[in-house]
Amino acid sequence: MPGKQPNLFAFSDVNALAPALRSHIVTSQNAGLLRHDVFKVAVSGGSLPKTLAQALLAEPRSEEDVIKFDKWEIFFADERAVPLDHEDSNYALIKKELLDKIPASLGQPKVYPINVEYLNDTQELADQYEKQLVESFAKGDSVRLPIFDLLLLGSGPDGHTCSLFPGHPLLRETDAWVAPIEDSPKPPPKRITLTLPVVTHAVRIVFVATGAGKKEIMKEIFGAGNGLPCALVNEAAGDRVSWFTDNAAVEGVQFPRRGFL
Ligand SMILES: O=C(O)[C@H](O)[C@@H](O)[C@H](O)[C@H](O)COP(=O)(O)O
Repeated sequence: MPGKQPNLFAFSDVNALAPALRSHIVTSQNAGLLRHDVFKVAVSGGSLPKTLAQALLAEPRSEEDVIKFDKWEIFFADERAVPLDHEDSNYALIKKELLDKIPASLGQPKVYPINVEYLNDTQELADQYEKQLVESFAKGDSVRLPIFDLLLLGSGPDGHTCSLFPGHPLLRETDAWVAPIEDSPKPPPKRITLTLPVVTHAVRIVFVATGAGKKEIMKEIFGAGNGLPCALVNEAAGDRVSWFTDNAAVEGVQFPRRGFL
């Protein structure tokens, strides 16, 4: 369906990608601030936090380009069931790569880590995280799904995103906002993740995928799709999805709608 296809922006390398990613995030931030005076984002782990830091910690080019971190609320698109200072923790990763490097003058985001009291019970860990989302997004009203202003995601070489893995029954979850997974094929096995309906309900969704290691799966995601989690997001969210890649990751990929920045 033309016009409903995801956008794909390909760059020579991460250095060229970062400023464009920043512009996209700033546009989303400014729209979020206009809408509700806050910017609600969810982030993944992997290589994303490092790229985000490169994009967001650069000097603003204009007043509209300022990152208003004090208005940001950062949630985790997925998180591993480990302590917050563990080497596998996505919180620890974003803290080290980005949060600790934000100059005091820019203010600090409000960050929503998992509650480590529940590490031994992943269902409870997910339920408690969902409770935090309900408090933040629903504010006493009944809402079917939270609407993030922006999701910042990666794609695994198997086509997974968040902790939604190919062929996993979790892809069929329709009720929960946050779900546990105990058998993640990528270690560590115990995690929590936003569910597919929450991901596809966001105002905007960004994937950052770089390196030749993503080439084959990108062909599949933008080709047959094959029910891969990233393809399901593309299909459900259409042009609300934007892919930021380097050329190596999209070599040979046939994409319907290529954006130019
Ligand atoms: O917890 C995780 O496993 C990550 O959040 C995961 O979803 C990541 O985003 C992808 O695996 C892409 O990773 P890279 O960016 O490192 O390729």
